[in-house]
Amino acid sequence: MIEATLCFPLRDGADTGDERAGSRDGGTSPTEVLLIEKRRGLGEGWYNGPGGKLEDGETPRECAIRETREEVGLEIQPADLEKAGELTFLLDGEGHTFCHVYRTATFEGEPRPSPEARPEWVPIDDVPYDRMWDDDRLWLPGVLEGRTVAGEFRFEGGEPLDEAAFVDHDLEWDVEVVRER
Ligand SMILES: Nc1nc2c([nH]c(=O)n2[C@H]2C[C@H](O)[C@@H](COP(=O)(O)OP(=O)(O)OP(=O)(O)O)O2)c(=O)[nH]1
Repeated sequence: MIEATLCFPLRDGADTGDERAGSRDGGTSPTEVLLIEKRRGLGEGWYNGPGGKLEDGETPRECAIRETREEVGLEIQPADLEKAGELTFLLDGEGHTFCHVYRTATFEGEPRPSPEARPEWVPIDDVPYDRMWDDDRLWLPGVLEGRTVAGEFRFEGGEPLDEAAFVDHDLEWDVEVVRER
């Protein structure tokens, strides 16, 4: 099975460019998520979080940090990455991809585009699910609310996965995320 990661950087959109924003009451829960419009590979043309496949010898956490740096130029410290979920994608009854999902509200740098990705801050309550993988609307809202999830998503119709049909799923919320390394 392919092992992959996704990372969802979060911010309070009201803080953008406003030096005084720190003094506002409350405002601690993030309102925006950094998505990418994927420019090539699996899911090309769709929105997703930064992420990709693990390289040899890499932990999932290292992969999420590397992919976020490569795709959008943000720097994340390992301790600031919060494990949010584990998703298994099956294609025609066989395990295809196991995906570790992370989120973080702490990072350095400004998003910049790369050959793989065009980054865009998007309001958490206005995520473009109609331009994403079909299963994302089932689990991403909870992940953006701070919950943890374990999911299994079944696709049928052969490779590539992004052209197969999403047929059904199982989801469990507020789980202990198990495969952390
Ligand atoms: N949001 C979401 N992401 C998914 C789903 N299925 C799935 O593989 N992904 C993610 C996992 C990975 O982060 C990404 C695929 O890996 P990738 O970006 O490295 O794939 P690629 O074919 O472009 O790889 P490469 O040639 O650049 O190495 O897509 C899904 O249903 N929803």
